Amino acid sequence: MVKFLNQDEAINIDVELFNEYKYSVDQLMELAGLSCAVAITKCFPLDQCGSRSTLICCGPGNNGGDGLVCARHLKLFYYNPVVYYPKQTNKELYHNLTHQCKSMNIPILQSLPEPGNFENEYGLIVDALFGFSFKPPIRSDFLPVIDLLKSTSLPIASVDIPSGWNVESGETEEGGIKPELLISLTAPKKCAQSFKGKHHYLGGRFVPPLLAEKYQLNLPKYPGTDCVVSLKN
Ligand SMILES: NC(=O)C1=CN([C@@H]2O[C@H](COP(=O)(O)OP(=O)(O)OC[C@H]3O[C@@H](n4cnc5c(N)ncnc54)[C@H](O)[C@@H]3O)[C@@H](O)[C@H]2O)[C@H](O)CC1
Ligand SMILES: [K+]
Repeated sequence: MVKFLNQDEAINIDVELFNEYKYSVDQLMELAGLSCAVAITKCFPLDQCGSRSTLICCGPGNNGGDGLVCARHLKLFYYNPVVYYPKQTNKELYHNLTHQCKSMNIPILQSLPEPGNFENEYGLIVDALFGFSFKPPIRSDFLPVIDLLKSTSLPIASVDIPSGWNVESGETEEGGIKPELLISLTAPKKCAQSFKGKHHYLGGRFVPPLLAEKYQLNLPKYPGTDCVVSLKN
């Protein structure tokens, strides 16, 4: 069985990819975001979304960066992404990613869409708020968006971790968001063991075999040249 990582292992693998294997964050984020967009096309095909938009909620870290990349690829797959990115990171990579989205006419919202017509306007929410570096409790500025994700009837696709869940123990006692799709990146984190949604995919097909061996990731075989593999059969 594939290994479920604890928080320190996830962070150490990330650091090793950058420091020992010399990948840049841009490289890995591009593949991570592409994997998310591809998994979304498999679980929420375009013809089922109709003309409704996809709301991509991006947080301040690299999980949010994956969301920005995912938005760009969804646009290229003919979806209609709209990005909600309230706390924009002041680094060149993030300036470039938001510039790329704007250049493709992807709207970037600073405030949450009004609840009124929300569920008619949107067909899907991508949760790219927090990933494996999340430390509970959720800070107050992110509570409104997490509340929206908890209360919505729209399906949610979570990038790497369902945001707000404890990275290792999963959903908190007071209940958390309930994504229909989880895209684990590199390897699933321990919280994914309690994931009950319909679809669980693994993406981020960039792990060098020696690194996978060192951490005994026991990754499943990706089919052909696909960048995602289903972990639920
Ligand atoms: N190796 C890989 O698999 C790769 C994964 N990628 C993605 O990167 C994230 C991890 O990114 P990181 O920047 O380390 O952190 P996060 O995005 O998880 O979040 C940090 C961000 O969030 C803030 N924060 C933390 N706790 C809270 C809280 N309780 N309330 C509010 N805000 C909080 C913190 O201040 C930071 O700003 C991984 O999950 C993947 O999605 C890479 O893209 C490629 C390599
Ligand atoms: K997330």
